[in-house]
Amino acid sequence: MAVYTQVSAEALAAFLTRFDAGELVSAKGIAEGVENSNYLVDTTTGRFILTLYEKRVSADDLPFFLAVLDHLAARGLPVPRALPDREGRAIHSLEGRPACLIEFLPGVSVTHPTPAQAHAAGEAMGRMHAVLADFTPTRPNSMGIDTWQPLFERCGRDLDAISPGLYDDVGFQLDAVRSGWAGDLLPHGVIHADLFPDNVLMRGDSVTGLIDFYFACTDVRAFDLAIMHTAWAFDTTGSHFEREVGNALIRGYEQAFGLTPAERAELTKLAKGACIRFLLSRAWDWLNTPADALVTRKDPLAYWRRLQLYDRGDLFA
Ligand SMILES: Nc1ncnc2c1ncn2[C@@H]1O[C@H](COP(=O)(O)OP(=O)(O)OP(=O)(O)O)[C@@H](O)[C@H]1O
Ligand SMILES: N[C@@H](CCO)C(=O)O
Repeated sequence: MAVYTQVSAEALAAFLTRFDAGELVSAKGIAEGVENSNYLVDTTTGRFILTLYEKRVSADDLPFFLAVLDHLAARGLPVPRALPDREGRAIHSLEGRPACLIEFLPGVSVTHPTPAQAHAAGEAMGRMHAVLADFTPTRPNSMGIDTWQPLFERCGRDLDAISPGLYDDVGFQLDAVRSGWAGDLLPHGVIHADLFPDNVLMRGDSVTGLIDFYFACTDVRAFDLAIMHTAWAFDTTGSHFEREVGNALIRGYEQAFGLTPAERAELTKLAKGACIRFLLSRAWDWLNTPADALVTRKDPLAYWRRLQLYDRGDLFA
């Protein structure tokens, strides 16, 4: 359960008095997620998400993330905005953490996406990229390719405690991905960078919400789609590839935004990079999450298995 920071009922009730958002009725910690602390908050006037930003989100980056959300929401994308308080401030401090009160969006995130759901989600990413084309602020990718080697070294030989031989195996793949990276030659833009099924809310086959923009950054646009492919087109253990789901996702994206031949040609390498990125962040968390943290760690090896599948065959055919 991702609640790193406990918020007392008294502190939350006092926090809500800054907003025109009614009075506190109930609040409970949200089980999903690994990055931030999230609470579902019901008030006398509605339902909200309270997010307290933890380890990987810097308070300095919050204005960028909130600007991305405002830009998308103003153009009709189903993303949650942060509520301004009566003085117009959306970024606050609560229990010593940066905090925002966020609009609640309906829908549920799917665990086993169907091709139709993947198509709709790919389409939503395509619309998002189209709408972000004229968004001018930029932010470097704090989990981008230049960070993978240092993170790999910080994990070091402890990787072998996760699985014997993992350090050498990942090191080999990391060298190959870095030397073959054609990122500079591909179109860049603002990307979500973490659009996993748990960050897409759906009702049936329709997308009702895109959430969790706290890795949004400027990077290779097709890398966003490759990340999505790694997250949507496999079972959760990463052992089984769902080709129809993967193809539907790409088709949805192409219909909404399009892929250049150069982007298409690089998708496998981009996906292998995405596997390294999530393998390493999960491995770091696996090795460093305090025993008393209320969070379910995610399995790094599920991304090692995906990487091997991308290595062995063309999963974009
Ligand atoms: N605006 C929202 N409307 C409805 N539900 C939301 C909203 N924001 C978050 N949630 C719920 O809270 C859960 C956790 O949120 P979120 O994915 O942002 O957390 P996180 O810790 O940043 O997760 P991740 O591990 O994906 O980085 C979501 O899966 C969703 O169920
Ligand atoms: N979506 C990521 C968590 C955020 O970095 C994962 O599943 O590893």
